[in-house]
Amino acid sequence: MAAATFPRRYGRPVTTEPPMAWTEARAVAYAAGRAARPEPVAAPLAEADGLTLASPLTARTDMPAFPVSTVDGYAVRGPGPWPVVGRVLAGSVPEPLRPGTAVQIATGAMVPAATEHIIRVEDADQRPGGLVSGVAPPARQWREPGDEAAGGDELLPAGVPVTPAVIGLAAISGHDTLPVTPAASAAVVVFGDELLTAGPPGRGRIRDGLGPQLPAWLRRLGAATPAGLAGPGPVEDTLPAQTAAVEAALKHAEVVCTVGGTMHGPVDHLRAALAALGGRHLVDRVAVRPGWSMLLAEIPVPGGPPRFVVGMPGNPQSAIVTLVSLVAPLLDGLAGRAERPLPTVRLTEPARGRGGATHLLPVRVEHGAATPVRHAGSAMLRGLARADGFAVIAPGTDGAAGDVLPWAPLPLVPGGRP
Ligand SMILES: Nc1nc2c(c(=O)[nH]1)N[C@H]1C(S)=C(S)[C@@H](COP(=O)(O)OP(=O)(O)OC[C@H]3O[C@@H](n4cnc5c(N)ncnc54)[C@H](O)[C@@H]3O)O[C@H]1N2
Ligand code: MOO
Repeated sequence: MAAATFPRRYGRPVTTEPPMAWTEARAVAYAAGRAARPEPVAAPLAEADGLTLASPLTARTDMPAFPVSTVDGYAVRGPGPWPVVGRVLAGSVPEPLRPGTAVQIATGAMVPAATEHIIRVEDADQRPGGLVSGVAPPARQWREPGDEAAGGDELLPAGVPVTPAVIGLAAISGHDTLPVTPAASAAVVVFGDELLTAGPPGRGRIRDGLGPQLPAWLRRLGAATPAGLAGPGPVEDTLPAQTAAVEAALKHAEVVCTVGGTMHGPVDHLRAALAALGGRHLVDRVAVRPGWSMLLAEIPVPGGPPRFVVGMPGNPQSAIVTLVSLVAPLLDGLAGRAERPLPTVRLTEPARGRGGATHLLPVRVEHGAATPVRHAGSAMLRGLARADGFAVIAPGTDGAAGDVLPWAPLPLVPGGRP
């Protein structure tokens, strides 16, 4: 579609409604992702880290599946002292214990049927070739089947992120694969003729600060960013070029994050590009500062769930506000993760609100205390590079020292739970 079809109106919002409230925009993004969630797959345990359980994890057997000694010692039956008639090592199936006898037993070995006590080796007295005597502690020295779970018990609900410990639990409860929602793949498309990809800025040109950072944030939020999806670098500021770039990215990625062009400057073509691709706006401007011109559109896919374009404003900090406002809940929904209430922090110093808009204030958080960072203008990244996330100052309010506020954490730990 030619650029001339949209003279001077390229970036106009598609709605005359006021911008959506920030909390509502987050909820809309989550619900949209949830509705488009892909079918679960069975992932080998080694490949499940970071994905989300698509159905509850249940125990395949009692846990433990058989009585297991928790100590090295002697299993005994009847009154002592006892002749030691054998040895049970981990991994074997012992005969039932005969009355008046003992067997040596190792930690992790299956306890013989009819065992009454296990005497720890350090509490036992065994003469070479002779009888063993000793006193067992009052508490049972072995784990009974079902101590941890009965066969069929739910160990974890659906929607839980798979961590290394979850992988271990799946293994010890008898699973070879985990039912997971596959990671959404995400791509970044950066617009802007002013953007350089190497060297120092100057002479009207600036460095692209988002192309290099967004894929890493997206991976920390659980998306896959396959090599090759990043594109060739900034896309030139024409409608045909931007439409083609978004269309190409949508072929491979369920979520395409565009950067720039969300406003109505002379070369802001994003909304026209989305119109050309049949996009439907779910969020078109949000009452949040910075970042209010952000948007979320779904692009229909015949015979399948829709794909998504998240329009991030070009100012770098506004783009990251969009990441925590729209992309994080969208990816949570697509992964089938539970909708997460925001944690809270205590503000250490006053901070101005932004009138009728929610203010996302970049803060450094230490021991639950949030201190606003300096150099936090929406075109800056210096403050954000030291921030842990954004304190949320509600519309119509200012933040006072001591206020307990929700905050939107940045997913700082590589591969960690955001
Ligand atoms: N008349 C008005 N103009 C602007 C307003 C407004 O309310 N009225 N709002 C300003 C705000 S706030 C933002 S945010 C931007 C959003 O504009 P766009 O999303 O259309 O973004 P661009 O115009 O393309 O770029 C804005 C700014 O960011 C720089 N930029 C863009 N991409 C990158 C990148 N990848 N890395 C680093 N910096 C980037 C770009 O050079 C511009 O300086 O609109 C304002 N204008
Ligand atoms: O809204 Mo702009 O996105 O404040 O920097």
